[in-house]
Amino acid sequence: MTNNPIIEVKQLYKSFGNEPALNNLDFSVEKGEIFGFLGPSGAGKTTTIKILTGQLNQDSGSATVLGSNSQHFKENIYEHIGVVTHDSGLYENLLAYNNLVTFARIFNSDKKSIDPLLKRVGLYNDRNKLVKKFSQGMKQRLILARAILNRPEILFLDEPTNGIDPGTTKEIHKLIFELRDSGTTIFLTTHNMTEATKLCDRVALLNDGKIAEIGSPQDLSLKYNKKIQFKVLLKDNESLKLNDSEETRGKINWWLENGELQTIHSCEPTLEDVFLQVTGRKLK
Ligand SMILES: Nc1ncnc2c1ncn2[C@@H]1O[C@H](COP(=O)(O)OP(=O)(O)OP(=O)(O)O)[C@@H](O)[C@H]1O
Repeated sequence: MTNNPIIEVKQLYKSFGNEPALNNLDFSVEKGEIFGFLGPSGAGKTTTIKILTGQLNQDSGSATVLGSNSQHFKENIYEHIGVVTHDSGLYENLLAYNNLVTFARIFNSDKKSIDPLLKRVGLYNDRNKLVKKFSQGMKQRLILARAILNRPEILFLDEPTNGIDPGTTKEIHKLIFELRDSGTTIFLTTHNMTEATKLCDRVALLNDGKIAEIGSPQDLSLKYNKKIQFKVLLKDNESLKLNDSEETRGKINWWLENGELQTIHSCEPTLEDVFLQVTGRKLK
């Protein structure tokens, strides 16, 4: 990965009353990566997104996005970033298509891009329906379509699939990969470790407003793989979980030589396990 930060955060601190919500965060996001902020409820994920998108000011420290200080964004920054948060509203009494027309006008985007975009998020056949008749998943896809209408360089997604059915989640994941592949940098928050493992090039594990670890899901999993174990399925369908030892390796060799082995996997810790090891708490 090149050293080309598109987001740079230094000693970012924010408190509400006496409680720090963000306690001196330091991290950077490289151009073109999917970067995940992973943490339980109340960890500070939304607060971070709000500061990075100029919706909230920090108490101290700095956040630089596309070379601009987040406390002094010029209006045109929003031509380059897309934001999807819990309170991203839609015009409920407008048709889906007209919702996007309204935003295309604000962003000075070409109306011609609306239909292909509606097809891309699977809403083309519903474009002439009122948004108030949409399901939660359809609304989420329309909000996503709106956020990418102006082809942003960075897309901020706050819990993009929270409360969304598995089918829509899969479509949203596909779209996120397509956007990354076409050069968009994605900053997303989630408390879903399966989602983070699947989507993110790197994750920051956030706990009580502090970053406990940063790295690729694979590197973190290997770093915290303290107790090496193997999961073995034998030909007679016996399933075993074995700690790594000379005895285990001897058994595995014997099963291999005698055609007794059906499958064998090493058991690296999941991000959820890593989170528990690093912070002493579960993600949910
Ligand atoms: N406007 C506010 N006023 C007071 N406290 C706030 C405010 N916004 C956030 N907080 C507090 O700051 C901390 C971080 O909140 P934040 O919403 O950033 O967490 P989160 O990780 O996004 O949680 P969730 O996954 O539930 O959305 C929490 O303790 C929350 O109660």
